[in-house]
Amino acid sequence: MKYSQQLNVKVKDIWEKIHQHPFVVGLGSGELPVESFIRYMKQDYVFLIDYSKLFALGVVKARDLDTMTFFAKLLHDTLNGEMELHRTYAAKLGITHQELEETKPSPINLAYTRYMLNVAQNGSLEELISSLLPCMWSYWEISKMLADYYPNSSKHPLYGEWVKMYSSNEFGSLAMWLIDLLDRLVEGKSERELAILTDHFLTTSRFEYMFWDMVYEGGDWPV
Ligand SMILES: Cc1ncc(C[n+]2csc(CCO)c2C)c(N)n1
Repeated sequence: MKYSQQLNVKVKDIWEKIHQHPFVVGLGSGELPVESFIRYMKQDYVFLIDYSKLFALGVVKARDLDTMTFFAKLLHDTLNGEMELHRTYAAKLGITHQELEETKPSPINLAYTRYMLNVAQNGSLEELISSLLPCMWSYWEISKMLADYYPNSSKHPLYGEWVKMYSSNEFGSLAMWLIDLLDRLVEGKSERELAILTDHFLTTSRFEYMFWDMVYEGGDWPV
């Protein structure tokens, strides 16, 4: 079994919980309260500012031009594609660019991005990929689940654009490229080395769940 398939088996329960989370279900059914969506947009925008830097570190750690080019494309697409979706939503929801950029990350948001940035700065290229992959792969799985269970979700007047963006083939192929790269990079690695990568993958999958929960419930600093 490929390493990525082993990861997929190990993470099943966590991702299943994400698919059942009321925020994700609400995006599909269209019944998500708009206050939760506004909180998500703001928190996710500052999340993406830090997440983009992981791609920049991917360029630094890459060992060949193809991988460098791929990470550079991801960096460009996130800053100009995915974050543009957030800027467009912000305009629709009456949030200024300044308010969006100056959002204070919640404790979960900060813990999640700091975990990945620490791995990216101090670990290997394989560690960087295994820690950032759940973010991309889990969104792709969510979009497939929404297409299956909520076929009208892409037509919703507010949440439809979100569903359309993440279910695009472009996003799917970016996730697949990374999965494939990780499978190539782990060839010949020892069980001990693989266990470290698996641990990063499971940790950031848990952070993905906690991020959904935080934007649904609030999850701000207690004091
Ligand atoms: C908390 C959180 N997790 C995952 C994503 C999704 N995502 C982030 S970067 C990227 C790929 C290239 O832009 C994708 C699919 C998000 N937006 N916010």
